[in-house]
Amino acid sequence: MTMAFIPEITSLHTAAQAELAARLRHKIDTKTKPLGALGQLETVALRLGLVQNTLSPALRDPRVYVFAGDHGIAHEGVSAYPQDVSWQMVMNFLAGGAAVNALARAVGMSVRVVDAGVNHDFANAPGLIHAKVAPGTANSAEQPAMTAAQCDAALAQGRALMHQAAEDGCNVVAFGEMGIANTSAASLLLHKLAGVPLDVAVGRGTGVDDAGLARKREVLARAAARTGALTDGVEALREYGGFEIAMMAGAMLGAAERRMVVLVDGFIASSALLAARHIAPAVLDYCVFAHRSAEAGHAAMLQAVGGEPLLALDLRLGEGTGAVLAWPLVKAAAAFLNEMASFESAGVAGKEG
Ligand SMILES: Cc1cc2ncn([C@H]3O[C@H](COP(=O)(O)O)[C@@H](O)[C@H]3O)c2cc1C
Ligand SMILES: O=C(O)c1cccnc1
Repeated sequence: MTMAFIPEITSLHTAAQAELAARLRHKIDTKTKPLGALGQLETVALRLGLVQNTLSPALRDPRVYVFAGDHGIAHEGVSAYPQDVSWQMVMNFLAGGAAVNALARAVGMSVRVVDAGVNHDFANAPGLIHAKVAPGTANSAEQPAMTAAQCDAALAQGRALMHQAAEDGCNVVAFGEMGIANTSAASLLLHKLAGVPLDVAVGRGTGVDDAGLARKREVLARAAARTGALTDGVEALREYGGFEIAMMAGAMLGAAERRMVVLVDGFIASSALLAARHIAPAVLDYCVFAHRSAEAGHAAMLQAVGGEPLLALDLRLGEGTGAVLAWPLVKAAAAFLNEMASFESAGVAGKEG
């Protein structure tokens, strides 16, 4: 399937990058600590250096973008909550009262909300970006969730948002989402693109009970049966994605094009990345995996994209909450790389032998 743009993402696995990686490794290893003692922070520091093509990364204007959209499949009763929660939560984000707002304030990130396709007309508001593709997707249990043109529009809008963010001077961005029934979309993407059985890919989302889970499985099996295996990320988004997921995928691609650090949130954000990586695998080089969600299927999703999460806090919320919580760790990784003394500069004796 074609799309409106071909992402131009620099792979960070080239020979030139291998040389920089070796220099970064040396810089990390000569800090005043036992070899490897900063664990996963060292992995993050290495990634930051590669993303920014420098030994001294500088992180600026950290933002979280919350993409919101509605889902036709919500009408099949696959969520524990009604569809109106999507637009009501958008209002809550704009008023600063949602979990992501409180956590973002706690760690010093700014929040932007993107209406990618919510079934509601929003007035202008500070922090709200109007990018509505349509007021909700079609029911993917019955038909493709969106048209090719809609999918293209969502991808292109997401990409444009990140190019604008880069122009603004932002170089680290967390992605979150809001959309009742979007765990269904994410499970279908995982099933179709990574071949993970539906039994493993489907979870309780907002907390459906046993009867609700049985119903969700039945609906998603029906949706999955509409198509064969899918290897094309755009096609998978068109068949099963939400507008917020497709726009987030475009944003992740756009952020990688502009060499921004991408903080990946939970189950749904990871499904956007899974689709993005089927469009341009190099997008993975720019990602820091924030956490492992408690949503069943996220472990399999992380495995599918090769992500090692920093945190495992039993979060199962979305909104970008996990990604926001990883920001202090990412900042800390840059701080140790930039600020710690080396054995030589501090006059500390290195490892014996
Ligand atoms: C009040 C409320 C706030 C949320 N914030 C994120 N989600 C999360 O739950 C939804 C996905 O779960 P499901 O597929 O079961 O509908 C998404 O909106 C996701 O962001 C929320 C859900 C609710 C109810
Ligand atoms: O991990 C997530 O992103 C998630 C899990 C459950 C419900 N909403 C989002």
